[in-house]
Amino acid sequence: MTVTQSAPAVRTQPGPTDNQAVLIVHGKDRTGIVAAISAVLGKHDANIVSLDQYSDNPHGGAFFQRTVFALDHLKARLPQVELDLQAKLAEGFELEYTLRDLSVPKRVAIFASKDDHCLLDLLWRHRRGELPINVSMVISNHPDTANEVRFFGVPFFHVPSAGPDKSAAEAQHLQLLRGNVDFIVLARYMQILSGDFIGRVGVPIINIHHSFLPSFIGAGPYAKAKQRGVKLVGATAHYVTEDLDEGPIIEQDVIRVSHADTVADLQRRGADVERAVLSRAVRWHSEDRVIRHENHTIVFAG
Ligand SMILES: Nc1nc2c(c(=O)[nH]1)N[C@@H](CN(C=O)c1ccc(C(=O)N[C@@H](CCC(=O)O)C(=O)O)cc1)CN2
Repeated sequence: MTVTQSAPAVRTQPGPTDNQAVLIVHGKDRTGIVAAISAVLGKHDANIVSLDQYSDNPHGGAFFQRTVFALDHLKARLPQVELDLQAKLAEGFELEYTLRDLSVPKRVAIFASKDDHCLLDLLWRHRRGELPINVSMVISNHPDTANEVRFFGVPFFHVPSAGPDKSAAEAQHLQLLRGNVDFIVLARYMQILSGDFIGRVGVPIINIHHSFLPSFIGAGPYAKAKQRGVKLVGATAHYVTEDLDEGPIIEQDVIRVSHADTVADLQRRGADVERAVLSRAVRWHSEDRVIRHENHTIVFAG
């Protein structure tokens, strides 16, 4: 049972998701789950506005459901909805859930390095209202984008890479984060995170890898692609695990290239794909559309 509550957003006008909540349920499949969830919501006169459900085996396996519902006076009534949901799920179900007020955006910290196209794209889309997030800070091991980031009104922190000994730099990151974020985005951040950091930070980390994984894991994928003579290059957004570029994939895309493209051409053309793939992954994660299961994801894309 987890209830994720982000920092309250400052809002002046009712938004499209005011008085709406998202309920994610997943676990051991059996008959009666959809009915049980619907019964709890119906008891509270909550109106289901969207419902996505998937079972990975018709004969019994894993169950996944995303439900968005509208409920007047949501903030005051959500705690009782949750208590009734807990009681219902205790009746012979083996399920986990998260329940979140959609009017409270998730807080995100963005890590960046020298290549800033993904970082600036996220900040630009956020300013246009395309991403339901609250950007708490940007941390970069390069100082170059400080002015641009501050132009977007986002705190910027420069934490230089400390070479082979990453522990000091990672300790600085943890100090800056201080548990004030709901997830982290690596926007072409070019430092390998230690398993200790990943464990201690305790929130999901999304990375954009500049290749169509599992091809070309690690550094320099465009040079590797050119060397291999590929006809497609791509990008992959995935959750970060200790195993480099091996985490559960959230979103991918590709673009056609030719023999005449130089590595610089591949980097330039691939950057468009990176930006699109990362922004979709960040939006879907922010809207609780992605459920991690073993080493893959169920994505109820919207
Ligand atoms: N634990 C993880 N850390 C990171 C992941 C991950 O999946 N698990 N993804 C990378 C991003 N990345 C490719 O997308 C990547 C970044 C950095 C390197 C690398 O070899 N870095 C060197 C230093 C390079 C430099 O200083 O320019 C290193 O860290 O020793 C490979 C792949 C982000 N982190």
